Amino acid sequence: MPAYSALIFDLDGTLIDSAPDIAAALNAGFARNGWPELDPAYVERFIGNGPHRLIRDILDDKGIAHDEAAVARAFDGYLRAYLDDPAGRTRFFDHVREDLGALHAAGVRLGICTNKNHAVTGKVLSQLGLDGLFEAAIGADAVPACKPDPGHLRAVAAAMDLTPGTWAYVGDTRVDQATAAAAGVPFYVVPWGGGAEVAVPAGHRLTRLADLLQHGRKASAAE
Ligand SMILES: O=C(O)COP(=O)(O)O
Ligand SMILES: [Mg+2]
Repeated sequence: MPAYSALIFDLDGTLIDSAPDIAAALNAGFARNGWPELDPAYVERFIGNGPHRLIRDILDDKGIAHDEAAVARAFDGYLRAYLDDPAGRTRFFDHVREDLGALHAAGVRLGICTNKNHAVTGKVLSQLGLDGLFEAAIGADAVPACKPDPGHLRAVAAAMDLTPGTWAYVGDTRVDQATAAAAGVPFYVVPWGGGAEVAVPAGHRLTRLADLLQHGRKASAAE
């Protein structure tokens, strides 16, 4: 029997390497204002707080002067480009696809809590052939307050009708960790993406997602 009966996952940086598509969409939005083209490796460092923060954080980091109309124009260009080509350059991290299948086959119920735009999330999952694997997938703009607000994670758990104590959250950033802590839920970090920079208790750093078949109530009871 798997240790958790359900798992909720972060999406970008946890299940998929989407930085090239996020950067391409962002560049389409930035081009509308004549702002400079960005490298995916640079953009990757700012992913995890949703697209609105992504745009503002990069403008601040680069010291690009802007007004609200220009930010709105960039966001609109980003969203249109991303909805047009949601996953052309996106890849699963190693073993993720097979391990999600193994968790599902073992009867673990799966959900997604992501700061990605909600409509983009649906299109990405569908293009990657993940329709039907996740019972719920809720993006940042589909809740009153997104991660790190614990209400975002609780909304996914509520949509899946999960019982407290039977599930955990898996992510790649401190935002994910803070969200789980605020919700009072065990947190596991992936070893790829930004995961290496997140400090977690012993046993909570995964080597691959299939580890979660063994992790669980014993590890969380020891916290
Ligand atoms: O910030 C984003 O756009 C998405 O981030 P997440 O899937 O890691 O929550
Ligand atoms: Mg992430």
